[in-house]
Amino acid sequence: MESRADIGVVGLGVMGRNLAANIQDKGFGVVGFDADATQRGRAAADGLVAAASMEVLVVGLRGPRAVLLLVPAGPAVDAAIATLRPLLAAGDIIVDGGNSHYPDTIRRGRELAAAGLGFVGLGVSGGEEGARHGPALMAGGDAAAWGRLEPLLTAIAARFDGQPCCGHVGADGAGHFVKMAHNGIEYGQMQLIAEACLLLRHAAGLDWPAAGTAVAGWNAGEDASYLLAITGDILATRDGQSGRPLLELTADRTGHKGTGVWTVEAALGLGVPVPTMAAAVWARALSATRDQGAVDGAYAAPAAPLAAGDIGVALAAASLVAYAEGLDLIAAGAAHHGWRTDRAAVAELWRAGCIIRSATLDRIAAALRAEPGNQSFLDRRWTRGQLADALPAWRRVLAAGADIGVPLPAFAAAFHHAAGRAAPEVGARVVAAQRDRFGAHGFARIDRGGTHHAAWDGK
Ligand SMILES: NC(=O)C1=CN([C@@H]2O[C@H](COP(=O)(O)OP(=O)(O)OC[C@H]3O[C@@H](n4cnc5c(N)ncnc54)[C@H](OP(=O)(O)O)[C@@H]3O)[C@@H](O)[C@H]2O)C=CC1
Ligand SMILES: O=C(CO)[C@H](O)[C@H](O)COP(=O)(O)O
Repeated sequence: MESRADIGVVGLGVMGRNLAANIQDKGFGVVGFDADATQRGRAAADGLVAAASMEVLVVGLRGPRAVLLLVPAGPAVDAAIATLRPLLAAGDIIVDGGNSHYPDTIRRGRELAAAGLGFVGLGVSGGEEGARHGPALMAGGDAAAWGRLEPLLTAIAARFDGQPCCGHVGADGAGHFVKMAHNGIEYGQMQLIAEACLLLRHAAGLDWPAAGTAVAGWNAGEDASYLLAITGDILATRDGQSGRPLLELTADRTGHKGTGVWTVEAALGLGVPVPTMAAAVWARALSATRDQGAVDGAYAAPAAPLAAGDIGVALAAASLVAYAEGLDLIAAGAAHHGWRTDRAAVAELWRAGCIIRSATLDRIAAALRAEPGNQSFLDRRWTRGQLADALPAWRRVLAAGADIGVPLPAFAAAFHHAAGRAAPEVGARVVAAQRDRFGAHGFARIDRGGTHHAAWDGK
């Protein structure tokens, strides 16, 4: 290998192959490697230089060397690092661009720093198309390593109004934490759109293509998003053989690779409410475990069709709650780990390239800049105003779902999260008293300070 490349890409599957091609298009030299010879052959056929081994890849890099990993999260990342480590020297950098769990990233960063190697945990979003033409990139870790990679990463990232959707969001595991929260929002919004589709068909009485037209109509509005755009297309897609809507022939169950579960686990650990995301994780689990053979009849017919417009209003509001949950989780994660993560900057870098990109994010970023502070994004004036306007339609949607029996776990969870923050009472005083009664756990009073205990014996 004569000329030295600027970066090595290890893992030439869906993401690695496309990111490598993107990097090459922007004028940087790339050399790739994949454990699978078929993937190497495919990459070579696409015009990429594919090394026959990790050793050959490393020899082909100019120093100080940078290697980007796009291998499955978990043991494959440790295995790739173990192979690379003896081949690299102090000052070289490893970047993990997969969906790694952030505690693993923190551990790997410490281990590699002890060996004098830089390490960046890079959240990458945008799927195959984003990787090829411009993903959103959330970098965490070593600031010096980030500084060296910034020109390349900025060049390949998506752009919103000319601004690159790429940034350093904090030390060690911050990049993968932010990507994890992104995926939690993604889960919430995907489930909300799925519930909206159920309502369009069963409460508003539309067939699949008409539901697609309604979703495409929402996507022409002020809350246009990538997920709405692809769902409009999905609803309009027909099976090539039968001509029937392909969704009608699609099994009603789905799986996951784990990032949604990690998000909810992290939120539980930090005490941050993320009920919309959690409802989406449970909905996937329910879909995968229920006995579809035991399904009983159809939904009840609505007394009167629900207006599609109500569903769209409720969907926009519930999607905003999902964004708020993710942003609150990022704030809590940053405070806990000591990361300097700017939520407005994160919202800005999600405006293009990533799966949760939407027109709403530009308004969210502006609201975060206009009203700085540490409070929940749901408690801000701007957010409360947006949600208050949607409440009447949202209530009608929930009532219609209950009337005909359509399950709406994410719509309901988002509603109760938003309503709970603004409600005059949430019932917690009764729970506090019960805890104090059976466990002497104490309770706070509103008329004096300190922690109190009472017999609560009815006298
Ligand atoms: N697909 C997507 O939309 C997105 C994926 N991601 C994340 O990006 C990462 C990569 O995903 P994706 O490209 O879809 O995965 P793929 O399975 O398509 O590709 C991964 C490739 O890495 C190879 N590989 C595994 N271990 C090694 C190793 N030690 N050395 C060299 N090659 C190795 C695999 O080979 P083999 O099959 O032989 O093991 C495989 O060809 C994952 O963490 C994923 O979660 C992030 C955003 C979006
Ligand atoms: O990170 C992604 C998008 O942002 C990936 O597509 C992710 O793998 C999707 O998650 P899951 O398989 O759990 O639905």
